[in-house]
Amino acid sequence: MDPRPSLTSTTESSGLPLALPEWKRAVIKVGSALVAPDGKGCSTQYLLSLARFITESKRTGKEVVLVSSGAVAAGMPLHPRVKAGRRSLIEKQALAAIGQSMLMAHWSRLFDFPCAQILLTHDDLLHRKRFVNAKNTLLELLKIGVLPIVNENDSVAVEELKVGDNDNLAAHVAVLAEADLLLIFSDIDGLFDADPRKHPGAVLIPEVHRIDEEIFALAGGSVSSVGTGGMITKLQAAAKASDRGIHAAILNGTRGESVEALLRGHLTGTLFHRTANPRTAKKHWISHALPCQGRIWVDQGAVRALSREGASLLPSGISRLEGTFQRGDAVEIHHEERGLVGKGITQYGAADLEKLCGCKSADIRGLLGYAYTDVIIHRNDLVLCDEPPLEGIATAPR
Ligand SMILES: Nc1ncnc2c1ncn2[C@@H]1O[C@H](COP(=O)(O)OP(=O)(O)O)[C@@H](O)[C@H]1O
Ligand SMILES: N[C@@H](CCC(=O)OP(=O)(O)O)C(=O)O
Repeated sequence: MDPRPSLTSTTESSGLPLALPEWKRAVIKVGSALVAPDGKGCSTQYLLSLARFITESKRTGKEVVLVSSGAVAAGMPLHPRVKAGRRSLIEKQALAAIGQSMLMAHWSRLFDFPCAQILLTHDDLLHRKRFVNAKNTLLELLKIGVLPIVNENDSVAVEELKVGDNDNLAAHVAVLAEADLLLIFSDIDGLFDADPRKHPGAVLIPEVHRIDEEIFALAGGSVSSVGTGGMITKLQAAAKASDRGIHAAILNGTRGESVEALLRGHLTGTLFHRTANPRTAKKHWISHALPCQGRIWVDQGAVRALSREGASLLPSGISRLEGTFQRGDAVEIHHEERGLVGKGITQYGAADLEKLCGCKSADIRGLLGYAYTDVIIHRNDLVLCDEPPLEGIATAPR
């Protein structure tokens, strides 16, 4: 068990801001209360300093994905009948449809680089094929310096298809984008030992090492007319992220000075330390959590390239396959004599791959009529059997 206490209260801390962990790629979540402090429309009041933080971070070579709430609030002034707090699901969906384009236009005005809209539902995160497509799009946008702005696709997602709140959505996006930091900006200074809006004496908790029941017991819901989930969903998001090797923090986006301080590496808010190394967390997920949907047999040259040169798996090294796997599924990699070599996430489904066995990457487009990537399994999506600490991947039942 982790010997550290799960939390450090301000009384135990020095009162100085914490050091923001080193990061290269962050998901920044901005709550509705920051977009629409008056409960409706889009305001620049708090977004200007957040936009400056994003711009400066990008200027110094960091990558940012923005998850922005506020579509429902943005649509409010344009819906003739709807009042805050008394909205049916259909009305909310209509508001989101009206507000989403306004939200995008609003953010875009604050940047001099292009922004791109990505709307996701729970289904997109659940189905491997769509997960991989969303991931590839995000990574491509980051590569070309565009700011992806993500929201839930509220106008098409009914309750059972929804993630439901953008805190959890942001954590999913952080995993999807392989971010190393998740910053959740709200209208509150961080996690307190009770909801400060109801308990004025509540104390801020600057650091959390383990998100356990004791921590969850501190969180209440949202009292705002536009927020969803309150502190509970923020803790769920932080727990998801820290489990996957991503540091998370809850900060007050209404305090320009706190946002500014981030650029100097100072964090005022609550920091949730990651509980796993990101590489190990991902490899663990591939080896143990993802069900294996098929097998790929590779030749000796491919085994050498994978294990000695740290290469990705190319189609030229594949001799045959088994199973009806889809793009984004996990498959085992076998060698006729050596047996199981590893496990990874395939960029091509079995139907495509049948046509690609033994071919050169340059021929993929000609053979299929399209090409997702040049590699079949990317190095980052691959775990080898003899790779510590994950020796001995369980093989799938035949
Ligand atoms: N223990 C707690 N510490 C801090 N805030 C809390 C706590 N419990 C509940 N809250 C509430 O959570 C709110 C933030 O959540 P929410 O209204 O959903 O914001 P957002 O729109 O940024 O997601 C705070 O304004 C606060 O009232
Ligand atoms: N997708 C919704 C926001 C849902 C949500 O989680 O809101 P919030 O608690 O303010 O982050 C919208 O754009 O209005």
